[in-house]
Amino acid sequence: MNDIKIAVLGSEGVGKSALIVRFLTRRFIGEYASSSECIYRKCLSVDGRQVHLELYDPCSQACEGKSALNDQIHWADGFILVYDISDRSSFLTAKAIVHLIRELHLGSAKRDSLIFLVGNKQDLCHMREVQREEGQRLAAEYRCQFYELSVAEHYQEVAFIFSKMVQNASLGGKGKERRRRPSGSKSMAKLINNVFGKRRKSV
Ligand SMILES: Nc1nc2c(ncn2[C@@H]2O[C@H](COP(=O)(O)OP(=O)(O)OP(=O)(O)O)[C@@H](O)[C@H]2O)c(=O)[nH]1
Repeated sequence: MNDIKIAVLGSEGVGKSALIVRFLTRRFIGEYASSSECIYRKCLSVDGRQVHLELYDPCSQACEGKSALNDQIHWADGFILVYDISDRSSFLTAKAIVHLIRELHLGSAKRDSLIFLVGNKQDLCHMREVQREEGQRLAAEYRCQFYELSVAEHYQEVAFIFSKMVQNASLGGKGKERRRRPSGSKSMAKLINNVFGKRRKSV
């Protein structure tokens, strides 16, 4: 079975958990308990082959600092870098992360097809601080694929992004060494706990 590890990275509150939860459950839920980082697992069938997908969702508060980020970058095969189109500082964070990924030049992470830049919260376009063209330019500069969407409103786009990433990773992803995971892993039960958990966030 192929193992594919994807880290979903970005500033606090950009919608990383929402993106993962939307992909795994098809549902958008406005509140998440995310006081700890976690890894979600899912088995998929891609072109008749079984793929074991691991999705890393960091807790922004607990994972600040370059060394935590380095660990995450070492661990992952592919990256989904999320920013919030209504928050310019989150765009600058995404830029710093993609720069670091490129700087570290690690294994398959070098492959252009395995870094996606995602501008989330397109439904908040009346509060837009980052133009679509800026996202496109950043993606072109760092040779990533670019998407803009609303996790709240666009399930199909969310599903497309993950299936594209899995497809790209499984095309060239064989013979990788085992890497230490950045931290704890969680099951669907934990996911449900997170979704219906404690921390309240505003939309
Ligand atoms: N309007 C709108 N709100 C969204 C969207 N996606 C996520 N949110 C909201 O943004 C807030 C933060 O979402 P999270 O998924 O917890 O963000 P995160 O990046 O995981 O945050 P940390 O766990 O703190 O790093 C929540 O209130 C979500 O409901 C979206 O597409 N549109």
